[in-house]
Amino acid sequence: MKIKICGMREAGNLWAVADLSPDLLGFIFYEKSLRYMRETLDPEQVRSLPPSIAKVGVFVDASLAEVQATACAYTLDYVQLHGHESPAYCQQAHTSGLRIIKAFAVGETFDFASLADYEASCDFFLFDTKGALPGGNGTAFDWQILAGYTGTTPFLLSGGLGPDNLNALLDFHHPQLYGFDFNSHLETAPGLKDVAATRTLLQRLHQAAS
Ligand SMILES: O=C(O)c1ccccc1N[C@@H]1O[C@H](COP(=O)(O)O)[C@@H](O)[C@H]1O
Repeated sequence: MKIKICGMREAGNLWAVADLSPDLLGFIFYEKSLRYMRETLDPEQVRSLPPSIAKVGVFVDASLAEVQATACAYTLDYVQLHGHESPAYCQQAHTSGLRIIKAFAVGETFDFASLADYEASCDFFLFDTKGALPGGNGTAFDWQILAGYTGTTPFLLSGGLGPDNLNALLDFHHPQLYGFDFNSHLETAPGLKDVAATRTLLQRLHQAAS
């Protein structure tokens, strides 16, 4: 099971979390987010992460030109598109060489058939909780809804994941589950991860997988 820690914002905190060897680290390039990091981390700091950790840039309805320029400057391995990006937008991004994680806000009435048009262009889907904000709402959704997902694109489970629901998380299974995405529930403040809690969580996930 892959583990993504998202919303890194401060250099010291970034190195401390990177030392724990998560599979993916996420950076929020959405200006309205409290985790927006362009002013606190420069491209060189992000570029110098070990190659074993995939760097993910999170965007919300940004222009393709902005996503491309940012992916290049920060050498992002994936772009996480967390807004209302269309299948055509994802196709264009894919054709330009970007690797895509397309996020979807899941509520009770989510239409899984709408994902078919994204399958060809996206490397992964990410299922997040539908909420007031585009992401980082800190609330979990009913994961049983995902029984309705019968597509072939692997997905990251997201939305309010953390130490409090870790046991339930370890009991969740789906043939396309690729990994878990942790964000606000590992923080001492927006954009600042609790390193001890993150270490414990990673240890428990690794133990469960062994
Ligand atoms: O974290 C943010 O501020 C954010 C802003 C805009 C888009 C996405 C954002 N974060 C993503 O939201 C999910 C769920 O986070 P949480 O666990 O509910 O706090 C996660 O995938 C983050 O990448």
